[in-house]
Amino acid sequence: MTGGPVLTAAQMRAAEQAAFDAGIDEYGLMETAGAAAAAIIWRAGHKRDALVLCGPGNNGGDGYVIARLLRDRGVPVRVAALGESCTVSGQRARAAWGGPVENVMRAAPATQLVDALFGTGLTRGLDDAVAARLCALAGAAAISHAIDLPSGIETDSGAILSAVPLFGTCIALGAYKPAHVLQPAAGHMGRLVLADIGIATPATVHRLSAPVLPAPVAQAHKYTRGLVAVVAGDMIGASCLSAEAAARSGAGYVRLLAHGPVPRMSHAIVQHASLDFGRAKAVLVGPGLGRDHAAWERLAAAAKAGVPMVADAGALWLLAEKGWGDLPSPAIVTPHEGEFQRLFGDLPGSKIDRALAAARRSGAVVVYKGADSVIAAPDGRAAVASGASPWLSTAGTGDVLAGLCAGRLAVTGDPFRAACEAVWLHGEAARRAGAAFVADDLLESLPAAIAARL
Ligand SMILES: NC(=O)C1=CN([C@@H]2O[C@H](COP(=O)(O)OP(=O)(O)OC[C@H]3O[C@@H](n4cnc5c(N)ncnc54)[C@H](OP(=O)(O)O)[C@@H]3O)[C@@H](O)[C@H]2O)[C@@H](O)CC1
Ligand SMILES: [K+]
Repeated sequence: MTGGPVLTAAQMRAAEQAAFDAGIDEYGLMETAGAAAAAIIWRAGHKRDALVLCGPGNNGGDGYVIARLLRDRGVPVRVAALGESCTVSGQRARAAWGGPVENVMRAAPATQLVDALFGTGLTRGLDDAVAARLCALAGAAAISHAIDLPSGIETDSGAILSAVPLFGTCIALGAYKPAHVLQPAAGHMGRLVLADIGIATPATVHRLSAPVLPAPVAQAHKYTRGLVAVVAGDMIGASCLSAEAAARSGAGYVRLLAHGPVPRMSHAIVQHASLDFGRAKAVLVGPGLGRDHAAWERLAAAAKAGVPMVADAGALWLLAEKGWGDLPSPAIVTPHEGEFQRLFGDLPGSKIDRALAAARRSGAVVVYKGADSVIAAPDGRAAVASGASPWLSTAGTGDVLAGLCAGRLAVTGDPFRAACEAVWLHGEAARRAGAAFVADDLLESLPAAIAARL
């Protein structure tokens, strides 16, 4: 369910320091990191000529190691630097390279470009001329690799501090950093590869990976597989999308609590005019709910039922207006950027920090949606889903996600796991749906997305 670790710059430094304290040699770690990156570059480019750009810190040190190891494999390599190395390991790596070092501003392009100017030690944007030169050299190369991070990106927030080209591949060293999974930085890395550098990287934040979904047991019936109650409102289309998604999430039974009969809906979804939460393992409130007094009464009734809840859309608007008092535990809330701001205000830090603070404050699992969705739990765990299809930015996809969250919550009873599974299935359904789909099309893709993870 959760993939590679995501560490901030300070956490990565602490992990490195722990390795040094345990006896790992600092220069040896740079050699390991450089060798891991060189192997990835070699697989992509073989003997195509390469230009390695080296900065003044340890990211530059990695660059000198990479250049030397590619040269050892017979690659025609040139190195260009931004001045001298100012770390002990970087100086040692440069000495071991031993070849000529050109000036970055005057170096000619090559078929392969390796950016080892700055990594986690970047403290400000690159000078305009250097950033422009980096963009020109990357643009002229057929193959481009960023070592640890593209230079010009803020490690912990994913902010772009100076002009950054689109790199074919970014090689994350030892662990992902927030910038690898958060926008806008993540959009500058065509492919992201995690290189093992042989040190422990304990983390509570991970990149979201494909879940393993158990099939129903032989004795399963519709109630053991989980009943989802979907509280409908006046905008019935949104409620229906959610109910249909819940019905295709692996849950056993979906009950739509709607005022009147709803035409053109799966016959398997049972319609009730009253707010009947009996035997429900999860209740979804929000999609199509509206914001009026009647909507508030329906939300309050659902909260009072004491059933694990997913709150989305109209329910989030009402919670922002009237406070968190009525939210049952466990709960999942699924705000997009605007809803998040309205619910939690201007929180400091990266999107991961903000999601975690919101989860702590609300006591709910927060699915902070976007091109980089962050799923955060009150206990400090988080998973980041990057690389979602941009075609998901269309009406109704949030209703589908909310239905999936409720369905997986009914199946698993675990709100963090359910939210992670739902976000992954939603992204996978979009990938399978291709381009220019509508939210309804995601429903068609869901059974296959689930089947692929059994
Ligand atoms: N620790 C280890 O053993 C391992 C580390 N590893 C590698 O080390 C990387 C981190 O190395 P690092 O901490 O030396 O930082 P790095 O990104 O090279 O830059 C720092 C230098 O740049 C300077 N500077 C900053 N911004 C600037 C700007 N805009 N324009 C100009 N200068 C600027 C800053 O100086 P400042 O002026 O801020 O004092 C400082 O001199 C990490 O990403 C990974 O690749 C791996 O090999 C595994 C083993
Ligand atoms: K770099």
